[in-house]
Amino acid sequence: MDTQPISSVTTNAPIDTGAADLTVVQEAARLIGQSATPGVAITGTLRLMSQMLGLNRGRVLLPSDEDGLLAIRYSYGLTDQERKRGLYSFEEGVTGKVMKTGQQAVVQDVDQEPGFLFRTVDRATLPEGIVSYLAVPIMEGNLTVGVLAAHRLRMRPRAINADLVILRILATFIAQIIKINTLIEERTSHLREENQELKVALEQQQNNHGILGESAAVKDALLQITRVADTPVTVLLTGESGTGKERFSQILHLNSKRCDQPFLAINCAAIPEQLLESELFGHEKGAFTGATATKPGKIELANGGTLFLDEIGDLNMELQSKLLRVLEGQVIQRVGGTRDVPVDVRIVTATHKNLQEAVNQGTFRLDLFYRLNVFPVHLPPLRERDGDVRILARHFLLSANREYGRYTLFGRGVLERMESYNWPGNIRQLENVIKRAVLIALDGNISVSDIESILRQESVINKHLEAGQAAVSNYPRAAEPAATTRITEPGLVAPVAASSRPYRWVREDEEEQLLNALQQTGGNKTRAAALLGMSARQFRYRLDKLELTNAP
Ligand SMILES: Nc1ncnc2c1ncn2[C@@H]1O[C@H](COP(=O)(O)OP(=O)(O)OP(=O)(O)O)[C@@H](O)[C@H]1O
Repeated sequence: MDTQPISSVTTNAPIDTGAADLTVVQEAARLIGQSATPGVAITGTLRLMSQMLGLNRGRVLLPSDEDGLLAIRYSYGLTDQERKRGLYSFEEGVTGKVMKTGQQAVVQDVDQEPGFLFRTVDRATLPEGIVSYLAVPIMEGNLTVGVLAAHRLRMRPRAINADLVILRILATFIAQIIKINTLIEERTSHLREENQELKVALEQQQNNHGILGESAAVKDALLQITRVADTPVTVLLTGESGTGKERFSQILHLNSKRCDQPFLAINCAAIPEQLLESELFGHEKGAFTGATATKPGKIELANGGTLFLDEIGDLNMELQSKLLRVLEGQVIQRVGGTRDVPVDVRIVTATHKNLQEAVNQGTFRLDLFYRLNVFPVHLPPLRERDGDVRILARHFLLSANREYGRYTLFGRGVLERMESYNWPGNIRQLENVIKRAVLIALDGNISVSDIESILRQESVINKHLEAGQAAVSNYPRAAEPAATTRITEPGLVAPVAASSRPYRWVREDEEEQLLNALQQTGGNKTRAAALLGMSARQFRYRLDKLELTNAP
């Protein structure tokens, strides 16, 4: 047996690269271009080899997924029995050696080759004359992924070298089909898996009032919320930023008798103290410069419904006593007014701070603390919700794809990487990371390195943020625009823009970040905002403050 490069194979006959070869190549190319399945294209090619070139009983052997043995996957002119018998370990027989070495094999006379096994086709089945066996590797780059082999009668006018040339060309075609098919199979199984997970998530979302998560911690919080939803009890939601406190307060509202009335949310930390009072309690005409008309506050606007007060720990002492009065007497007085206005509003509060500690430090009223802390519900951080990262990630990928008109998938290892991250910004951070990954992903595939690079940027931003917060007194407490309050029609809960928080003060050193984001998104402000985890409004507000409104 020869296992040598084609150039060193010796034959007597002159090389024949005639019309038949050309026809075979053209037809094989056409089959590959048109066939939807590799089976049709490859079997068609093997048939052409037999009918046009006399390369009979052609077969393509690939390692099987189950046992790794080289098995006949496609063939022409073999019986079912013969196909089944054609199993080789790497290195076994002529075919196994081609797989092992990546070198072609030319057996001039199968009867004279001691290593020829006759495993697939009995000698008795082969023609009586001298039969040769040719086998070439199917290569993907430097890797041998299979073997293409066939018998031929030795005494034919056509040169063995010519057959080898054509076999190698066809092996290249077959390698391409197999590669494309493997990619399609991978994608299809990925999609099937994703589809299944999304179905489960959808069912779960419907059962869980739109809250995604399978973890015991989330289910427990949900159970507590739904239990007290229809009672007048005061609920305090605690948990790190981005754990879903506002979302849970919406569920509380929707499961209460007040669900047909408005739900309003306000973030006490995002509004300057001097504005917060009138924001909450409203003002009378002429109460202060600019108060040209009487305006009801959020408490009045939420009448009959629910008011969600986020970051309640940031309320100053004066507003704390005013709030206590609302809770105890269900009356308010507008700024500049003297008249008590009766209100019927359920107040749900949330904090990421330890209120008990604030009480100990004398910054939070003990009586208000007791009034609010009647039914505390703790929302665990994402890193403590076993299995939820995967469910949430798939969900956010789907919505980001919809939002940006993309069709992006998670590549291998991405979900595992995200599961191992500790998500200091919790669900909001996860959502933002996925949005950014969808925007930067090449070939519709989010890779682990895409995620790594975003997480690296995140850690820089987190450090900046921490520095920014530590130095907060150095910056004017510029308020976010009134976007922080969401008013909805009675009975409806407005979708909370994922990026509507965290509330950050505008800092001069943000300029570069904003401009970078604009550059990355070709000037699209909505996408640039998403890249930085802000709402479009927050982004425009910052551009405005930093006088970058006309930035490209
Ligand atoms: N279990 C969940 N399933 C799906 N989406 C969720 C879930 N929990 C939170 N989210 C989404 O995550 C984002 C952050 O949630 P939310 O604003 O309720 O957090 P938060 O705890 O109030 O944050 P902060 O303390 O910073 O105000 C929102 O877009 C919300 O819709």
